[in-house]
Amino acid sequence: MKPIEITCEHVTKRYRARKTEVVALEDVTLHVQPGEFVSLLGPSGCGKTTLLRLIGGLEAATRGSVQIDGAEVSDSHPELGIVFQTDLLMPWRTVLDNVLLQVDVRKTRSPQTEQRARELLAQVGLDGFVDSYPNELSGGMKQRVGICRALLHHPRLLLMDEPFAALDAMTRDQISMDLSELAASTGTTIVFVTHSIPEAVFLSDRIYVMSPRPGRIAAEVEVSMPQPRQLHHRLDAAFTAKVAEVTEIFESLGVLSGGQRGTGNDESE
Ligand SMILES: Nc1ncnc2c1ncn2[C@@H]1O[C@H](COP(=O)(O)OP(=O)(O)OP(=O)(O)O)[C@@H](O)[C@H]1O
Repeated sequence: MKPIEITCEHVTKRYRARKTEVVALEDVTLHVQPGEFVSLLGPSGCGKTTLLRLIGGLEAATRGSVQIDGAEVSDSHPELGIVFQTDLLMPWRTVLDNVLLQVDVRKTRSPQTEQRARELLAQVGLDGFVDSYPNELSGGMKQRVGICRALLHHPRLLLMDEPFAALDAMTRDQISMDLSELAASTGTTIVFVTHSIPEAVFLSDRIYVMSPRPGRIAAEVEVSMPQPRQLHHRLDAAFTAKVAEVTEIFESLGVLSGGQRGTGNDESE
């Protein structure tokens, strides 16, 4: 199945909250190629989640155009997978049954869908946990289950909103590698929201750097290291140079200053 292509042209989003108006996004133009892994990177409140929601058809732009495969987005796309910051697993369902949640809702469970769920779980190292319940899993394992659930239907587009924010650094490293492998093997278009410079550089083919509110695209940075990425890539000069390049962009925007230069390995960035 062909991955999805995304085009946003001159997108502005305003919210009206208690008589005041918040301009969350202003004149955002971007393009995501089919099968690309693109990160939206920026400080808190710059409109990353808003942009993701517009692309997913969960909200409408105030002005401008959001297109998927050349057609204006008007509703939530059926071939869309979404992964949020916190896993939304059902505690009373096993790992396998959580991955198969949508299938059960649609009453379309079959040996094929079960097989697909088991294969995805095996790909992220959870083959020994298919019959476990969420309370028996670590945070990272739960997040992996959420990713498998989002990928079950071979989505042509995967939207991820800071999916690893609640995880410890080591789990985050491992799950980032898992995601990089899954992305390379499925070829799905992925739009990934993060405020971590090293995470964006590690995972992405391209990064859209966003400025503080109102959110605008401040820069577009290509990351041409081969996919899938392995942890040792973080020791490469190319990785460190890219982290420095993006850090400098944030410094020039006044987002980072004095002594906060990215090392490429600091999760607090
Ligand atoms: N439903 C809403 N009503 C009013 N204002 C909103 C709404 N949703 C978002 N905003 C405002 O729009 C701006 C952008 O919010 P958004 O959540 O997109 O930022 P973000 O970059 O994802 O932030 P974070 O990294 O903290 O999650 C913020 O100022 C926020 O307060």
